Amino acid sequence: MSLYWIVLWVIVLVVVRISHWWYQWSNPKSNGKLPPGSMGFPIIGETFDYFKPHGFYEISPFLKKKMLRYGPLFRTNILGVKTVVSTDMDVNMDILRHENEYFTLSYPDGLVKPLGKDSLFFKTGNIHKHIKHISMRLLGSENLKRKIIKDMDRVTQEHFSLKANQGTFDVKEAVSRVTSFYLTNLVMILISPKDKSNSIKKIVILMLSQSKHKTMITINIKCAQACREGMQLMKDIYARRKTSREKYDDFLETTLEELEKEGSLVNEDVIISLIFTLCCITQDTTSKATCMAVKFISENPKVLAELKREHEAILARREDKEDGVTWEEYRHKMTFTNMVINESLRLTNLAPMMFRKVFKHVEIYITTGYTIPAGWIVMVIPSVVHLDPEIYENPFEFNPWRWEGKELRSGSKTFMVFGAGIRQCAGSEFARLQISIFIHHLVTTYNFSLSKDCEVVRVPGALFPKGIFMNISKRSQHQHDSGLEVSEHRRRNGSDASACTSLYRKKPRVKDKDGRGCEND
Ligand code: HEM
Repeated sequence: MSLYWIVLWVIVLVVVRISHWWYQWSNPKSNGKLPPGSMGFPIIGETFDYFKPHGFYEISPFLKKKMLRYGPLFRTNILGVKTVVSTDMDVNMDILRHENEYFTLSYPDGLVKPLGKDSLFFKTGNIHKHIKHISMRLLGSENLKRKIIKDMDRVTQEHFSLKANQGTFDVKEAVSRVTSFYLTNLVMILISPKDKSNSIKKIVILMLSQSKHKTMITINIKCAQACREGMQLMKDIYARRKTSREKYDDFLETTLEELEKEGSLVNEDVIISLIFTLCCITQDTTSKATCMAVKFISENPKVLAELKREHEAILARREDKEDGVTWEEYRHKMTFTNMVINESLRLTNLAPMMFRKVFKHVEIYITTGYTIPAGWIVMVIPSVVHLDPEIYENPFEFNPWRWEGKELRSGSKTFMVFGAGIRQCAGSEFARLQISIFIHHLVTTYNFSLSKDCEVVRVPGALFPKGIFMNISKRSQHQHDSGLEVSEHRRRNGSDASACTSLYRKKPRVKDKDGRGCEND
């Protein structure tokens, strides 16, 4: 046989092999009927299409195209993993509620690996439950009310007056610094004052660099390195505290007690990873959520006017004007503020997708007869539900009044910004409190506006390529006093801003697909 034929046969064999591989890639095996869809190119799948940046006021073109073609549940390949995407609110809720039964949390390595194998994101069952319980001792309402609110208020106020002197600042960076500062202090009161200030500075820098180095879907090398250094720093502090045997009223003490309990389900590495994870998540999520709330407020004068009324009424009632925001004020006098926060979170979609892995064959009975094979990833996409015009009229309009009369603090299948099921966010109340305190001081004490080029894109999470910069100056005493007088007058005449009565009030707009309100189902 001539060389020509040999080469031809080799080429044919290679082509047949590649075609077979490609066919298998495009038509994955399943014992049942897979949801419709396409798997994209071998290895990369449809990753680039999914993560392609798009405008803030639109649903991802990738999702839109797929949903039009295949419906709300479809298969694809993202990050090299066979994936079923769900944009259906009932399926989303079913998936999150059946965690540990059929599904387990499984985020891409790039997102959670730097937090170490001991992170709560890798824990399931009783250990996960126990770690969550420990977290709530820091982040739950009791601790927020007893300890955190005071520091949160004081540090936020101090930071504001510092920034007002400078005239302009990056909101995300400022909130990151604020949260890192008081949290580090609450989490670990260190051994010596000198150590304390050095370590806090270092941790704040590490956390800021951690959030800065985050790219679209992976955490790059610098960020992974920052995580390693941060974890090592916490290990050192932990070791010193253990040997010093001194008692402090901080979260570190709580965790040390937990470790010493007989039959404790957690070890030192789990605790250190937990502390580091909480500190990182806090400053990243809360700062972005605050940025977006501030952006929406400054773009909507009617919303700002209503907020001013609500917060000036709070100030007018406060006996000692030097006091900060109290728990009572936060829980019972900030109804409109919470409507603003909900609306801002709904539009922003800080957690645009949640990842679960199937560990048993699952029939998704809602969409009759589809099977998702074991090992596949299910990507729950609540953002599409949050922007569905059938659920939220004019979904891209920022309209806090649509929340009027609704339960504001609990999630539902139509409002899943903090997730659902056993993995529901541990820090939701913490984030709400910080945003509320930020808004309180901003609208009662300062004049502010955002820089013109505060662009927000989705990749698919919200990102601010040029930052969110705010111009800020202290309100004159006259402006401040006249605000308080109006509030006091309204209060005396029985018109309380916190009850959301307003010139600008609009009809509530939220309804679910059955025409009911947006309550927890
Ligand atoms: C507005 C800000 C925030 C948003 C939108 C948010 C959103 C979410 C979502 C959607 C989940 C569920 C993830 C899943 O099921 O896969 C989650 C989980 C979690 N969040 Fe948040 N979060 C926020 C703030 C915070 C803060 C401030 C903390 C505090 C440290 C925090 C701590 C956690 C933890 C520890 C989990 C994992 C819970 C578990 O595995 O059981 N979050 N968050």
